[in-house]
Amino acid sequence: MVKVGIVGGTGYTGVELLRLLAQHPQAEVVVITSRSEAGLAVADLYPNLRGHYDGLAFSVPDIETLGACDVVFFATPHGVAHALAGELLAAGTKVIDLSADFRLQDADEWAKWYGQPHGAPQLLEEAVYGLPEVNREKIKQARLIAVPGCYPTATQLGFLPLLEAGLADASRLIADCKSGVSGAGRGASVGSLYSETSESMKAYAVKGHRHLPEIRQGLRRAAGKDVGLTFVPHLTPMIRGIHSTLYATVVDRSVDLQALFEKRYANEPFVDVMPAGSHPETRSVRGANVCRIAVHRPQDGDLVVVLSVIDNLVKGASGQAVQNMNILFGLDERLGLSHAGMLP
Ligand SMILES: NC(=O)C1=CN([C@@H]2O[C@H](COP(=O)(O)OP(=O)(O)OC[C@H]3O[C@@H](n4cnc5c(N)ncnc54)[C@H](OP(=O)(O)O)[C@@H]3O)[C@@H](O)[C@H]2O)C=CC1
Ligand SMILES: CC(=O)N[C@@H](CCC(=O)OP(=O)(O)O)C(=O)O
Repeated sequence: MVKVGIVGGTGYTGVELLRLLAQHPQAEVVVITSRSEAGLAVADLYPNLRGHYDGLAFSVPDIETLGACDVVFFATPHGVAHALAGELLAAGTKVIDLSADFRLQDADEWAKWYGQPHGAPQLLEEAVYGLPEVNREKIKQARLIAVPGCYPTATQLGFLPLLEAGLADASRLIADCKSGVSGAGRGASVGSLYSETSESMKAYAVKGHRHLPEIRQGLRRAAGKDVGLTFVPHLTPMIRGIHSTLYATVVDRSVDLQALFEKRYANEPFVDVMPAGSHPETRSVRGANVCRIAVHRPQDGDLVVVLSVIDNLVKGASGQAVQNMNILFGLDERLGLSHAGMLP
C-alpha cells in the first residue's frame, strides 16, 4: 500500500484526488491538510466522500507527518510546494505537485509569468514534467514530479504527433481553447459567480497566459526547435472540461494523419484517437482520465484541425497526478483510473 499525503485538500483538485484515490486498491490517504478546516472530518465537508474516508480529518500541514508518507501531492496555489518540497524529499518522501511550481525549467521565466521569485530553483534540474505520454521513463526514476496544467495537457497531446513527425509548420501554431469554470479553482471570486459565467462566453488573457510558456516549452521539445504559438483561452458556461481546437499548416499533404495519430497513441491507455471525422465532446471525458482526440483536414487543404478534449480536473490535474503516482511506484498505470466519462 502506498501511503499518501495531500497538502491542500479543500480545493477542487484536492477533493478530486480523494474521489479517485477512494477507488485505488494500492493507495491509502493517511494525511490531508487544510489550515482553514483543520479538525473537520473530510466527509463533513464533502458528503460525496461519506463512507469512503471514515476517521480521516483535515490537519494543518506538518513536515513530520507528511514526511512519514511515501508520496505527498500538492494541490495548492503556486509557491507552496517551493517552500515544502525540499524538506519532504530530504525525508525520503516523493512529491507530486499539481501546481505550476516546477513545470518551467527556467526559474527566471517562472518568476516573470508568476510574478514572484522562484522559491526552489535548486530543485528544478531534477523535477520531471509529468506528461506520461512523453516522459514515462523519466517519471519511473523521479522523486519530484510537476503535473502539467490543464490547457497544456490538452494542447500538447493534440499537437505532439504533428510536431514529432516534423509535419507541421512549427512557426505558426494556433491553440483556441475553452475551459469550464472549475479551472479557476474553488476560491470565491466575482469572475466565477454563476451570474457572471452562465449564458455567456469570453476569451481572456489573450495578451499572454501563464500556460503559454509551459505549452511552448513542451512543443519546442517535440519539434526540436523554437515554435510560434498563439494561445487563446476562453471561459465557457460548463463546470468541467477543456476543449482545445488546434490549427497547424501541414508541410506534406500526402501523409495519412489519422494513421499518424493512431500509431503515436496506440499504446497509450489514456489517449483515445477517435475515428476520422469525429467531434469529441467534453462530456464524454467528464470524470474520466482520458484525452479524446480527433484530427481533421477540412476540404483536403493544408490546414490541419485537431480537436482535443479532457476533464480539467482529471486528465488535466488529479487523474494525471494519480497516473504519475502509479508509474512512480511501479503499479499498473490504470489503477484507480478506470472511470468512463459521464453522459449526459
Ligand atoms: N482547477 C483546475 O482545473 C486545475 C488546477 N490546477 C492547480 O492545482 C492547484 C490547486 O488548485 P485548486 O484545487 O483549484 O485549489 P484551490 O486554489 O481552490 O485550493 C487550494 C488548497 O490549498 C490550500 N492552501 C492554500 N494556501 C496554502 C498554504 N500556504 N499552505 C498550505 N496549503 C495551502 C487550501 O487550504 P487552506 O487554505 O485551508 O490550507 C486549499 O485546500 C493550483 O496550483 C492550481 O493552479 C492544475 C490544473 C487544473
Ligand atoms: C478557467 C480558468 O481560470 N483556468 C485557469 C487555468 C487552470 C489552472 O489552474 O492552471 P494552473 O494549474 O497552471 O494554475 C486560468 O486560466 O488561470
